[in-house]
Amino acid sequence: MQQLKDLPSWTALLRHRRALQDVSLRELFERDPGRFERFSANGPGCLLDFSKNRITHETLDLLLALAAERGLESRREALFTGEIVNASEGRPALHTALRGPASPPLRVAGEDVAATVHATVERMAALADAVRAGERTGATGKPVRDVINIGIGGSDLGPRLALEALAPLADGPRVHFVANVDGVELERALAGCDPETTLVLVVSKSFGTSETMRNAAQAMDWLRRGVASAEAVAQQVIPITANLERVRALGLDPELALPMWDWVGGRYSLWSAVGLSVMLGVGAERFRSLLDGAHAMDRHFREAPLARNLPVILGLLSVWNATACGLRSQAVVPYSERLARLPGHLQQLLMESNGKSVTVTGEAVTAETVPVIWGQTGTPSQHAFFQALHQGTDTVPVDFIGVAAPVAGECGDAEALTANLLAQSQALMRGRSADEIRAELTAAGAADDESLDAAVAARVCPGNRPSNTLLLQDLAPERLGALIALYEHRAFVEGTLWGINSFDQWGVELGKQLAEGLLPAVRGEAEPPANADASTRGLVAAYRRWRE
Ligand SMILES: O=P(O)(O)OC[C@H]1O[C@H](O)[C@H](O)[C@@H](O)[C@@H]1O
Repeated sequence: MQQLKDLPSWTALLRHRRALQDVSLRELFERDPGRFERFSANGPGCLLDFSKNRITHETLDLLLALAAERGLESRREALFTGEIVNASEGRPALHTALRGPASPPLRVAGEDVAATVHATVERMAALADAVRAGERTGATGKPVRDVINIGIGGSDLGPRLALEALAPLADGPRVHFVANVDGVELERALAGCDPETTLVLVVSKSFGTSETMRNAAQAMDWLRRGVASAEAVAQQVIPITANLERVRALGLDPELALPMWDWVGGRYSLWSAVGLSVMLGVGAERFRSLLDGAHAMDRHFREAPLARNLPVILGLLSVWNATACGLRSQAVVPYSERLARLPGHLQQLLMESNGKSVTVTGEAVTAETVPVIWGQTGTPSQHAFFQALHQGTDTVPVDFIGVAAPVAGECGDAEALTANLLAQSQALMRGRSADEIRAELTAAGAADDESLDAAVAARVCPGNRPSNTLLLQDLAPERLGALIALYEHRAFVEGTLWGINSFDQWGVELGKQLAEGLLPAVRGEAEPPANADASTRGLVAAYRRWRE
């Protein structure tokens, strides 16, 4: 695989970046009154303003040339048509099929994936409808009032985000999420639930993730104590997995299991049976709307011209900022408390997908790949880390996410929220110069002496700091689906440019293996493994002393 940095358009892009170095965003806006029209584009139910990036039309042309050199359009077709885009695991990545139409068929290795997917959604809907109507009861005949979703990573973050975002529409049983193995979430969930009226979803593609299996065992014990028989327990536990053998081994009923498939990665799996908790919470119809929204974004990604294509633009700008301009961290700031889980979901989506150091063919990658993704909701983050965004020594590109129509039932001040969003992106772009501050301070009566210089210096905001603003029409399920799918495809675009495999996650395995090896020593049942280093041994010993 040719390295990104060896492509002819990369050299041209770097030359262009140097030429642009001394031009500020403020100047770019002053020069071009049509900048917003030029650098904004519409997607399904959303508008992306990317004009506050340090780019000109030439930047965009060069980035598009780079995408062409990387064969982005044919890679995109390969993604949608089920080719093996996950080379290290020899699999396609068909999350788009999870929200695609039932026909025409989509054949992968002899199987009609579209038909399989639709049959599963039907099964999910039948179960969700019956639970929500009180027809599918617990083992003792009482209707289900609570659902506990036990899963971690992709088996947790997407559904958790979706249900928080759609909470005003939730009219089914209460849904609790349990991911961590420290027991806090599980205890909190169990404290409010009655074993006779609780359905437990054990969500794990592998059905081997230790945190999930431990939490599931605890929850099953709790059910057993409450409803007495093992058969009853099995009736109240729905496994969602690609590994039915392990379901059987745990004494659970494979007939009740809903499938996952090896052609869907965990972080892309919200749209599969992994989303059952969402469907139970808001109903099958709204879950289908979520799928429809994601599908609308899929079509936009597949069909819109690249220069007006939201995932393409976001992906190219990310490569521009992170790799060409060396900005190694990016913030995501949604202006809606309902999207509080979005930064966490995007951390997994983008950092697990593109946190890679080798190309798809195994050479060390010479381009810097995924930057650190982090964030929190506005406005609270304005009173926390925004100081560093405005005046810190690092430039951090920000994705601002706004929602035009507040979700029904909310009583907040939507306009105040939006004014804050717009103000922050404007402040990052424009900054405040020494001359402007000096004029303000002297007009307010400050003496023009040495202390004024220090007062001015402390107040200068350099500006010229890039951001995107994504404005969603509202937070209806369709919009949420489109938003999440937008970032999924952005990950794909970035990964394609960097020349890496966005669909594996081998790096996660090492820690898992070491944890299993260390567990007996941490429990005080054995010495640390022979290959444990001095630091690890010292920490195990200190931990044991305090546990005794
Ligand atoms: O669904 P599971 O098999 O339990 O996996 C849960 C999560 O853990 C893994 O370690 C991966 O890093 C994630 O991509 C995955 O979503």
